[in-house]
Parts: sequence; C-alpha cells; structure tokens
Amino acid sequence: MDKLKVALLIVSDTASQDPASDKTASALTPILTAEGKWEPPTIKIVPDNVFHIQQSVCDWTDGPNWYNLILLSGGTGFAVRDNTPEAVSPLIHRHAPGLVHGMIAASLKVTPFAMMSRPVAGVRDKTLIITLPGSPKGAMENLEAVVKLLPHACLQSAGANSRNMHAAGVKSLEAEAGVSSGSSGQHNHHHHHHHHGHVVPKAHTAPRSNDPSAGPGRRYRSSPYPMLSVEDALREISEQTPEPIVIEAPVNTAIVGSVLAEDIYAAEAVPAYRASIVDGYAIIASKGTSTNGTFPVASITHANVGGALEPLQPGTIARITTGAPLPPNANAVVMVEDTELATTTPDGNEEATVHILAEDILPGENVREPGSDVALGSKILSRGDIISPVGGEIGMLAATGTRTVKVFKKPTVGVLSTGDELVEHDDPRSLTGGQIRDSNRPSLISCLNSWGFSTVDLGIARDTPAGELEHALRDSLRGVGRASSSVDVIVTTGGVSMGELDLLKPTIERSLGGTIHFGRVSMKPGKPTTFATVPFKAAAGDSRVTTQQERQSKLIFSLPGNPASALVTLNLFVLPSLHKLSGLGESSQALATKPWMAPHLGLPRVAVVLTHHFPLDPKRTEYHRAVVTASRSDGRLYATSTGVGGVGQRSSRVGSLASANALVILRPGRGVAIKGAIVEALMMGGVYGSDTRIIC
Ligand SMILES: Nc1nc2c(c(=O)[nH]1)N[C@H]1C(S)=C(S)[C@@H](COP(=O)(O)OP(=O)(O)OC[C@H]3O[C@@H](n4cnc5c(N)ncnc54)[C@H](O)[C@@H]3O)O[C@H]1N2
Ligand code: MOO
Ligand SMILES: [Mg+2]
Repeated sequence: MDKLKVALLIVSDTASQDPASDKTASALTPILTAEGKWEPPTIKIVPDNVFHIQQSVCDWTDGPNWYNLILLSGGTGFAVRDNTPEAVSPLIHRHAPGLVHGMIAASLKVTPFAMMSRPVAGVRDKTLIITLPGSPKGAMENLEAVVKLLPHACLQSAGANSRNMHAAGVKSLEAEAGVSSGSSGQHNHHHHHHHHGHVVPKAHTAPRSNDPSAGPGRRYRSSPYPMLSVEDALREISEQTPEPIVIEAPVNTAIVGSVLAEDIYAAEAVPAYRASIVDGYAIIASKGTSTNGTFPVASITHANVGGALEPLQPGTIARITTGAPLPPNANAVVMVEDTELATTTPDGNEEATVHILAEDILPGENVREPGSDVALGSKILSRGDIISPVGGEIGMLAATGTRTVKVFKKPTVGVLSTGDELVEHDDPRSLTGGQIRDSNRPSLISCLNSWGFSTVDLGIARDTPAGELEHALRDSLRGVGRASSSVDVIVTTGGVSMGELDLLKPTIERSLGGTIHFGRVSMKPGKPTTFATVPFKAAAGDSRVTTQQERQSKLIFSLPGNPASALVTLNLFVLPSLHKLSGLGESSQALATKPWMAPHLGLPRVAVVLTHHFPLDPKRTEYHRAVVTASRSDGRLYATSTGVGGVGQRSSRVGSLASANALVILRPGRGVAIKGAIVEALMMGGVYGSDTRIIC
C-alpha cells in the first residue's frame, strides 16, 4: 500500500516569528513514523490568523495535491488569539465528533484542563482534518489517542463513492411496479384520518404510479427518485453527454467560441516577403562599414507594389514605407528621422540625394524576414484550442490564408416553459387569477446566448390539455414546428416536483421512452432538477437516422419552475454538458503545451472571502447568489450576498440573481459560514474591482 500523506500546521504567533521555538512538530512526527503508514509530514507554521489557517488547509485539501490528513496544532484554547476551531469549522464538510470525544476523554485522564480544549475534527472533500492542542505534551496525548484509527478513517474518507447512482432508473421501475424501493418506501408509515370525503383504506398500499391519469389513491406521496449529490449528478451528466461532432466551417466570426478539432499548420508564411518595419530608406548594409554618407535615391517602394522590383545597386538607396518589400540586394532600413534631404530633382518634385546620419545600421535592422512572424507549414493552432472572442486565433487563421477549419459543432438548445399559469412576458393584458409572466424563457435564453450557444424558443407548453407537453417535446426533438432545425439539448422549466400537474417526468418516461438519470439533487435551490436522455428514434418517431448527429440520443434538462432555481441549475448542470458537446473536454493536446490553460467544463471555480456571515442550510448544499468583487488593495476576491435572511435567497426570487456574478458554494451545516471564511464560488460573470472590506 502506498503511504498516506500528512501535513502538520503549527498555529502560533511565536513560532511563526521564530520557527526554532516550535517543539510540537518534532514531538508529533515520531508518533506518526512509528505507525509506518505515513509519509514524512509536510510541516508549515502560520500565525494565529484565520486567513492564514484557512488558506493553508485549503491548499492541502482542494487542489490535485491533496493530503490524506491535516493535523493542526495550537490555537484551540480560550485565549483571545485562539481561533483555530473557528477557522477550521467552516471548512469541514462532515464533522467527526467521535474523534473529538476520544481526544478529550484521553486527555481528561491526565488533566482536568482538557475541558478547556476546543478541538474540531472532520472531513473536507477527501481529507481528514484534526486540531490538536498547542503544547507538545497535549498534542502528543491527543494524537496518540486517535492515531491507530487514522489510516482507516483517511482511506474511507478518500474512498470511491459507494452510492449506486444508477439506482435511479431501477428505482423508478420498481416504483412503477409497486415495489417498495428503499429510501422511498416511507409512505407505508403514513396514517390517514379522513373526516371528509371518501375513506381510502388501501391508499398506503396501492401501487404508486407516475401515470398522470392514475387517481389520487395511486399518486406518489414521496418522490421515487433518489436524491443525488451535486457531484454525482454532474458525473451522470458527463457520462450521458455524447462525444462532440466534428464539422468543417469557413473561417469567419461565426466560429468564435468554437473548439478546434484539428491542428492547424500555416498555409502561407507571414510575411511572405522581406518587409520593412519602418518608413525610411532601404540600404545595403555590411557589418563593420559605416552607413553614414550621401546617397542617390534610386527608387520608391510603397506597401502595395505589384510585380518585380529592380535590384538595388551598391552605393544607392531606395525610399520605402512600413510593410513594403525591400528591393533585391537591400538588407536593412534607415528610419527617415535619421536622414536629411541633400538635393532634389531638377523639377524640385522628388528627392535626388539624401544624407544618412546614422553610422551603425547593421544588416537585418528594421527588416522582417519572410516567415519570421509565422513560418510556412508551422503549427499555428492545436486541436482543443478555443477560437476566442479576443481575436488572436481568427487573426492567425486569416493572416495565413486558412479558409476552412475543422471545429466541434456547437450544440443548439431549445428552451421550453411549461405551465397553465404562464403568460408571455410582453402580453399587454393585465394578469388575472393565478397567472404569472413567463420570466424563465427570456432569462434562460439570454444566459445561453451570452455563453455563445444558439437557442430555439420553444414557447410555452400547457399542462392541459393532456398531450400538449409531449407534442411540444417531440416536435422540438424532430425539428418541426417552432424548432425549424432539430435541437441537440432541450431545457424545460417547471413541472418537475410533486404536484399532479408536474408532468415532465411521466411524459419523458412514459410517452417518449426516455431514461431519467436523476430526478432530485441535494441542493438549494434546484432540488427537483431532472436530467433525462431520449433515444433519437423514439424522439423523432421515425427511422430516418442518417448522420452521426441524428444517431445520438438527445438530452433533456428539466429544471425547476422557480426562477432562481431554473437559472442556478442552468448554470450548474447545463453549461458543463454544453461545454462537453462543444469539444471543450477534448483539449488534451492544447493542455500538453499550455498547462496553465486547463480548460474546464462549466463555470470557473475560485476561492472567495465572505464579507459577512452567510446562513447555512442544515441538509442541502446551497448555491448562494452573491456579488464577487476584486479588492484593489489585497488582491483577494470578496463575496457579498444579494440578500440574506427573509426572502433574500428564496428560489422564487429571480431578484436574487439580479446583479449577482457568482454562486457561493455553502456546504450543509448548522449556523453560519462566518464572515472572513474562505469558501468556493462559481463565477457566472465578470469581476469588478473595488475596495471591499469585511463588513463589521
Ligand atoms: N410537496 C413538494 N412540493 C414541492 C417540492 C417538494 O419536494 N415537495 N419541491 C419544491 C421545490 S424545492 C421547487 S424548486 C419547486 C419546483 O417546482 P416545479 O418544477 O414543479 O415547477 P412548477 O410547479 O411548475 O412551478 C413552480 C413555481 O415556479 C413558477 N414558474 C414556473 N415556470 C415559470 C416561468 N417560466 N417563469 C416564471 N415563473 C415560473 C410557477 O408559477 C410556480 O410559482 O417545487 C416545490 N414544491
Ligand atoms: O430546490 Mo427549490 O429550487 O429550493 O425551491
Ligand atoms: Mg410543481
């Protein structure tokens, strides 16, 4: 077995100033070494400062070089500067109170002062984190109390997820057949006392069904879809998203945002001839010979000359403009500023002779040799490179006369709103009853377009009459009706939760023969997010299957109807899939040459400092809408909520996304993520600079 990696963080103002004063690291190391299961520890010393502690821990947990175990020593007492538990707690995803208990129990046998220690232990991602007291003796006692358990605990923390994600499909089948399916079988325990209407004695045991026409006795009363973690949901999406399709496209602005599917070699050299870099006089220079003197001006060359040029005779010079070809024999150019007019032609219209004042012009000076910008046949771009909107890649292709390139086809996305209550947002009539304006379609379409994807507006599908939703989906998969060309991905909003008119899941499964890969995710907002694939044939309702594109199954993302839920889940789940379809996952070659440019699928992830307390959800990971600004003074990114408390982050409140440029990821927990904590955030938009300070 490979040895486990352990890092030791000494938290001490004193030791951070004088590392020699630390005695704890050398006391703890032998305890680990004796076990024979640990690599020699990585040791670091930081002052009693929340930022420093959190930054060090995150460096050891979050990157590719994560450690199995982080031990912190110091700062766990009651002194004012003792804030190690406060720094570590918000970083922990899963607490391990048993380890805390074990350590305190062991120390209590030695001293009642053990009650004054405030240790914290738990797991962040795959890393076990434990705080120890600062004194060498206390730290040793605590570590010895738990050290035997640590290798096992670390291996379990790092181990592959044992939950069976593919259970979703099986469970929905079981549920349809009326078989109780593990976590979703709790409806058997309900007690119903019907004082009004019909008594339904068999309601608890009747087979449940997602058939919308089944009566109330057979409706689900708890979701048959297992609740996936966000990570498992993303993995499932990645597995189900087809490989990208290669197309040949003309070089023009339409390919901006596309990923190259081939290496590109220069079809032409740049420049194609020996060109001047300045306005001045082409000369024949030779090393060691002064260029100073008076010379007859033999010819004039402008940038747009056609045909062959007269060779330059020794002892003469040629007037030349920037970018123009040098006449044969000329090998350098003198800037016009370094010359003086000597004589003109008899008619006074042109220069006859010119003084060159400069003495030391060397061969090659102010000259671009043929192919010196881009050599003929050299590789100019690689498979996996993105044609950016900055213009550099298009510029390279244009400069070298590249007329077409192989790129991955960007997917087209159809956007459908569902619900009887929806009214077009620009309908001039005033709302009646329970009507609401369709805000999801415009907001989702603008978001998709801003990412560079073409969209098809599929309109609104009513829940009633029955069948309208199915027709809307089928037509858009076939490319008829509103979707003039077939779409690769369909995004719907609404109708995925537990209501009797929440028809998306039954329609996809029962009418379109699709597979629901997940129907619930442990996140806030966005819990009922649903992801399905529909085989193309079934979707099209016919057998015209010709191209690779048509053979692929289509993806359906059925997002919750609540406006904030819809936008958050679009950003979180749909974007990575669209990125994979666009070929962004294919950037292996580009990666080999540009490791700093690791292309990522989905939104970029950064670390941010919270400017105030953020409340935590006890169960679900929250994607808290926030404004992230870059501080001009300390170079950090700071996150401020678009609204905490009350209705601030309610999933119906699309306003929680207005002005937001980031989703702060808050793992489930009790209480708050404290002001000043460093947490991860997903960037949805650009960052503006400011002098943000922690709000006191
Ligand atoms: N018994 C339960 N009820 C609900 C649960 C649950 O687990 N058990 N989950 C809740 C959560 S969380 C969410 S999120 C919503 C998801 O609702 P649906 O996806 O089924 O969406 P609808 O019921 O169709 O609508 C919900 C809400 O959103 C409004 N809406 C819908 N479409 C649009 C649109 N295009 N533009 C603006 N607003 C829209 C709709 O009018 C509703 O107000 O379910 C909870 N319920
Ligand atoms: O999961 Mo829902 O999107 O919170 O309201
Ligand atoms: Mg609903």
